[in-house]
Amino acid sequence: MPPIIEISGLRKTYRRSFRQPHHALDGLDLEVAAGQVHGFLGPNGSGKTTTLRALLGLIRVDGGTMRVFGEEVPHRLPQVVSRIGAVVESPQFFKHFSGRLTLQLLAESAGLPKERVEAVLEQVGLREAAKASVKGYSLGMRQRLAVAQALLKQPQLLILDEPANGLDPAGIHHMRELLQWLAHEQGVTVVVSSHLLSEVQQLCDSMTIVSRGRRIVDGSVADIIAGHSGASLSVRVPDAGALPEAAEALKTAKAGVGAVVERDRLVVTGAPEPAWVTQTLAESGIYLSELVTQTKNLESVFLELTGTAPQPGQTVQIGQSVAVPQAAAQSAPAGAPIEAPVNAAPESGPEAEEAQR
Ligand SMILES: Nc1ncnc2c1ncn2[C@@H]1O[C@H](COP(=O)(O)OP(=O)(O)OP(=O)(O)O)[C@@H](O)[C@H]1O
Repeated sequence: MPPIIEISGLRKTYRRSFRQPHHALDGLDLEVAAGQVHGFLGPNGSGKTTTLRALLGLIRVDGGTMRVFGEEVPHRLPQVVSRIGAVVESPQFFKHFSGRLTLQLLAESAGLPKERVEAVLEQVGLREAAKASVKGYSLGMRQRLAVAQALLKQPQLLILDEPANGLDPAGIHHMRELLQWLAHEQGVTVVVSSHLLSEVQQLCDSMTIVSRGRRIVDGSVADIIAGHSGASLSVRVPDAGALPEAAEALKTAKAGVGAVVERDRLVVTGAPEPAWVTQTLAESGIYLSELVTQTKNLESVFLELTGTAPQPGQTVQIGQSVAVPQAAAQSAPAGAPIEAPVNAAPESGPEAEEAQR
């Protein structure tokens, strides 16, 4: 089955008065397979919203191709728009209307049956609050209402920019269950951009990580994390004074093994397996008191891949990445571009205006 979303080489440059043009999308590629929850991740200013807005025909791009359901967009958007539900802008509502009335009016104008309103109110958990006017809604309730609007027409593709925005932990849990149910039970393809990495790890089947307007890596969430785990080992010995000797023993025993003393422990990378460490140290007369495999989570993989991990004495600016470690570049899937801009200048600003062409 062809991908539901196919984006190739997407470019968008914002031209700003008295400033350098800003390449928000610099040849971005994105593919989303059917019936999955796909996470779209990247540091602030990396081009996620710009991509989603371009896909929905809200802004024009300077180059590249986009297809949704096999149709080229924005040119063929009218042919597919009825199959797409999206929340990418801050949702605006008539604040004196109730949640139910808001949805009823929308359903009526789209020729949808009244029952859909009650169904989506139930799905997003707003049934109890449906009578209240929107002006009394919290940020999380407005977010639920926006998702309800997007679900009204029973879309086959649901695109949500930061769906967890404003939701409390119970709301996040509920939204996760809803999105997974839509994808896995109803066959809806769900794309979510998010900053909540632990949430993406729990919610998504696959993901694309972008940085500075380009794709860095994509694939299943499990594969991406596993592919970058590079299992480091934390080793402790009864006498911390023996750690330098232990580090030396490991490094000389095998090329490519790294061993760094960190206070009262040794961090070992590149070892073939934990048993090799135990055996090599024992052969040098050093016996372990602790050996722990340190697995990575999505957050550490994200920080590594986007080059946004905190560096001592340095603050990473919006839109700025630092050098991506060589190890990260090597472990990315073939074909995935790794960009490693060193000391790149900050390149974004909230005051920037879009060039209308
Ligand atoms: N209308 C605009 N005019 C000029 N520059 C813009 C405009 N919209 C976005 N940009 C710039 O384009 C870059 C990408 O912005 P975008 O909103 O797509 O990033 P994002 O990945 O969604 O960020 P965030 O995670 O903070 O929402 C940023 O540097 C931003 O400042």
